[in-house]
Amino acid sequence: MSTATAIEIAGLVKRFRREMLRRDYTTWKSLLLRPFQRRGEGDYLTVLDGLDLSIAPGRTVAIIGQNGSGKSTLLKILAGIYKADQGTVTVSGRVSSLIELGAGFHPEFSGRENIFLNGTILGLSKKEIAARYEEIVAYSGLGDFIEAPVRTYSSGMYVRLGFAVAVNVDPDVLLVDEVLAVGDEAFAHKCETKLNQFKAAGKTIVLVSHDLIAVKKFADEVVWLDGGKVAAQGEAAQVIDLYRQGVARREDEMGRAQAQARAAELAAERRWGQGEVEITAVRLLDREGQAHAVFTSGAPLNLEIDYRMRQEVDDLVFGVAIHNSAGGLCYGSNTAIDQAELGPVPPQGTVRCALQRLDLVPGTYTLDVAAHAADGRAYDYLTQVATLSVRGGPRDEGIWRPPHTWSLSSREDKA
Ligand SMILES: Nc1ncnc2c1ncn2[C@@H]1O[C@H](COP(=O)(O)OP(=O)(O)OP(=O)(O)O)[C@@H](O)[C@H]1O
Repeated sequence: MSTATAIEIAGLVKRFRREMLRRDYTTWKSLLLRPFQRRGEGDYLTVLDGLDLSIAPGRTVAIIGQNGSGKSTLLKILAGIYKADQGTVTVSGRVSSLIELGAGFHPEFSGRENIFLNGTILGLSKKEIAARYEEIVAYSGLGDFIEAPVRTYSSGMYVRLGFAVAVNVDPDVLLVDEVLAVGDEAFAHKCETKLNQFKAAGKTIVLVSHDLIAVKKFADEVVWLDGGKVAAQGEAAQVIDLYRQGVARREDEMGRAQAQARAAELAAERRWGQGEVEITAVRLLDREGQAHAVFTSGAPLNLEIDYRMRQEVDDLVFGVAIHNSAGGLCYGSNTAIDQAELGPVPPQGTVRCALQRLDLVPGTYTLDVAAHAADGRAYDYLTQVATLSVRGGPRDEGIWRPPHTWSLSSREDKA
C-alpha cells in the first residue's frame, strides 16, 4: 500500500443508549409513556469519546484495556459494523474481520453458500471466490460439513469457517477480536501461523486481546484504551507496563475506599462475636505508613487494627488471617501464639502487626481480623474485612514464596 497510514481516526465518538441497562421501565404506564418522552444526554453511554488514532501500514497493533473500555466497539467501527456518532474513520484497502462469531453467516445456508456470501460482502467477485474456494475449505478443515447448514455447526466450526474466509480473501487490513480463543489448540496454532504469515507479508493487523503475554510476543505496537480515548500508544512492553500500573493504581484506590467503607460499617454480615470489644477500623499500610490495597510481593506490610472496649476485659488477644482467592488459609496468627509483649491494654487503642516481608505469590487475598478472649471466644471477629492484591515478582506459583536460591554442581565434584 502506498498510503502513509492504514488507519486514520480523528475525534471518534460512539455512544450507546443506556435504556437496556437501566431498570426504569418498571410499570406498564412508564413503558407506554416511553415513546413520548424526550431522550436526554444521560440516556447515552459514551464509549469512545473523541478518540484519535493513526496506524501505519504493515504494523501489528494490539488494543488493550479494561472490560468495557470500548475495544470491541472500536474494532466494529473499523469493520463497518457500527457507525460512528462523530469523527472520521479512514481505513485504506480491503478490510477483513474476525470479530463476531459467525457474523455475516446465514444460518440456513450451507458452509459453501456462506463462503460465497461472505466473500461477496468482503468485495470479491464470484470468480475470485471460486478460485479460492478449495483453499478456504481445506483451511477450515470442515470436510463434508461444508455442505451442511451452518446452524448445525459447533461454535468452534463457526470460527474455523469465519477465519478461513477472512484470511483467504487477501485483505490489506485484518481485524481480529478475541474470537480465536474459541477454537481448539490445533486450530489456535494454525491461526497463529497464518497471522505470522500476514505479518511477514506486510499486512496491517489490529487485534483486541486480554492475553498480555501473547500481545507482547505478537504485536509491534500496543494501544491502551481508557476513558474513551487512547491512554498510550507505542512499543508493546512499554505500553503494557503503563497499563498494568494504571490497573494496579485503580485497584488500589478502589480497595482503599472499600476497606474504609467496610471499616465504617464493619461488614455486618461478615462479623460475629459477643461485642465486649469492638474493632472500629483496619488499615493496610506500606513502609511509609500510606494506606494501600495493592502491595508488591516481598515488600513490608503493616496492619493496623483500631479497637475499643465496650466492657473491660483482661484477656484480650488480637489475631489476623490471610486467605487466598480459593479460600485457602495462607497465614494466621495472634498475639497469644506470638507471645507478643503488648504491655497494658488500654480501653481504646490501635494494635499493629508488622510483616517485614509479604512473601506471597502475586494474587488476590482477603484479610480477617479478630479480637477474642484467651480461650478463643470471639469478642469481635471480622472476615474478609479487606482485599489485598499482591503484585510483581517472578511468576512462581503456590501460596508461599520462601526466600530461596538455586544452584547446581556436577556429580564428579561430589565423588
Ligand atoms: N450494541 C450495544 N448496545 C449498548 N451498549 C453497548 C453495545 N455494545 C457495547 N456496548 C457497551 O459499550 C461499552 C464498551 O463495550 P465493548 O464491548 O466495546 O468493550 P470492550 O473493551 O471490548 O470490553 P471487554 O474487554 O469486556 O470485551 C460497554 O459498557 C458495553 O456495555
